[in-house]
Amino acid sequence: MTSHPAAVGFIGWRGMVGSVLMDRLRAENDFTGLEPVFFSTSDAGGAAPAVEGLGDTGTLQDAYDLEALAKLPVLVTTQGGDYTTAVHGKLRAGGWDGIWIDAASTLRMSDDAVIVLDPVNRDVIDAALDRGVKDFVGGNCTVSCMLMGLGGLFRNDLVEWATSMTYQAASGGGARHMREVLRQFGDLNASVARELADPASAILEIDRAVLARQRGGELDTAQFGVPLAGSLIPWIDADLGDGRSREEWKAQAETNKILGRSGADTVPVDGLCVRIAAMRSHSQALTLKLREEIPVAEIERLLDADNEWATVVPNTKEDSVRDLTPVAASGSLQIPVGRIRPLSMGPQYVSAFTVGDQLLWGAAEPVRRMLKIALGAL
Ligand SMILES: NC(=O)C1=CN([C@@H]2O[C@H](COP(=O)(O)OP(=O)(O)OC[C@H]3O[C@@H](n4cnc5c(N)ncnc54)[C@H](OP(=O)(O)O)[C@@H]3O)[C@@H](O)[C@H]2O)C=CC1
Ligand SMILES: N[C@@H](CC(=O)OP(=O)(O)O)C(=O)O
Repeated sequence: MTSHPAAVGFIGWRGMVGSVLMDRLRAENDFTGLEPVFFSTSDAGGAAPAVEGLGDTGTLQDAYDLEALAKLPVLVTTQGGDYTTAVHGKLRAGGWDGIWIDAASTLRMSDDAVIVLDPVNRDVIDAALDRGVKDFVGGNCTVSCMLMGLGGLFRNDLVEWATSMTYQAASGGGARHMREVLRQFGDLNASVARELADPASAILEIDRAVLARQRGGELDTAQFGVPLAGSLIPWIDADLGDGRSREEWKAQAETNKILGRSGADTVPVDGLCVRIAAMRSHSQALTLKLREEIPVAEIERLLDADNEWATVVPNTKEDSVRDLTPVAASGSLQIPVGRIRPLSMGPQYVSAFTVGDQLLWGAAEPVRRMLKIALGAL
């Protein structure tokens, strides 16, 4: 493996996360100097995507063809956990020692893998590359967005513990989940369209009709299992059987792995993860116990200064409702963080609220940046 490989295999490039990754690679001119090889699990032999400036990108290769994959020094996959499970182990067992960069959770907690979020843990990534680590995995979307916003406190070892109560967007489930929630809104709206058009109609009648529709079993709930439009779902990912959801378990496990902390150095991070009917930005309300009392102005300075994307929103009603919402954050790499104030529990307790586009910093961007790091270009 050379330090500047040019040939890179892309698997999962046409999915939702993969499409965001492709957009970012194009926007940052990252294909320049690369020889991308595109794979597909469903359309081998089909046309590879066009990349401006690269000419013919050839045909799609079979994403399960281990020989074709093993010819490449770097593979980037946003295909999903099942694909990683099916292919990664066989490739390694066959002697492939290239760099594997992945968005799926499958390998995240493996001792042989590093969770990548370079504005937060570039030191961990560089040390791993130096000791020959080859598997680099993007973190859970909620964890990555939280650490991008609050890196100034976590990286300066100022957090004794944190609770994070999340408000996670439909996109975390995937493209079909986003469509489903919009169909549900449309269906509910249509079910009371006549009454809504009449300003004199009784709102409680409308409410009753909407609830009847939500409970009636006719809404499309194939993806989420229950109505999300006009409701919420207080459980995300698998039931671990101890009262926690897997999404909640990731908060502490991944945060500490990203920060390179373990054992007695572990920072407790826990809370409840909740799905709401936002489109693609995850939000979370945090309670932090700091190791010492820190004035709010200093907290804000630390957060703003930590990385170029964390953006402190002043704790006023006007600023919060305008700048600290999924609508404000979606499509942007900025991570607004606000509602920072001391809590009545004591001088070391503060609140914060942060929002992030979970398809950007939550999925595609750490993977894109890891590719550049692996190529020696960042
Ligand atoms: N969604 C999220 O918020 C996050 C997802 N991830 C990880 O990324 C993985 C991929 O997620 P996501 O991008 O949402 O998954 P998608 O379902 O959008 O895409 C995954 C694959 O499905 C295949 N596919 C089948 N039909 C279509 C279609 N109509 N349009 C596009 N692709 C299609 C494609 O493979 P092919 O071209 O080979 O047919 C594609 O690469 C997840 O499994 C997860 O591991 C990580 C962080 C966040
Ligand atoms: N579980 C996240 C999305 C996701 O893909 O997470 P992970 O990469 O940790 O599996 C959500 O539903 O919002």
